Amino acid sequence: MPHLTMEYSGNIENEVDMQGLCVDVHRAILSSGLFETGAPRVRAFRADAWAIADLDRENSFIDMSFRIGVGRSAEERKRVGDMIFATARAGVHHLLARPYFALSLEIREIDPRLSWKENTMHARLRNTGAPAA
Ligand SMILES: O=C(O)C/C(=C\C=C(/O)C(=O)O)C(=O)O
Repeated sequence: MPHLTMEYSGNIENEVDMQGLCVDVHRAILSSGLFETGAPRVRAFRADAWAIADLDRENSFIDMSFRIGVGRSAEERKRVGDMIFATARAGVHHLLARPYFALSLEIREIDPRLSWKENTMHARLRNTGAPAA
């Protein structure tokens, strides 16, 4: 599964629609054309404790980690990373306008020798050609 995990400081939970951001990022992942419809899993986790930069309590962050299977070229990984980051930037433009916020993304490849998976959604979605909701 391509896993996109967002961690965010709890002081922005009322400033960002995290569920909406998850859906927007999910759409960006699928629109890259690099992943099957049944593959992406996007979720967000609130950090209840944090210490950022100069420790100003207004400081906040969203850090995204995207774990994907091997097989995509560096150009393809760069392309989908650019799409995800641009989507996230749009969702937090108001935070990026203030000097208290950090947004980040890292893509890592999953070692296929050390990865186990079973996904019942592929069989349902492969034959329908269903677009993402
Ligand atoms: O290969 C991987 O582990 C990640 C991946 C797809 C995985 C599934 O579709 C799955 O677990 O059902 C990928 O496309 O990068």
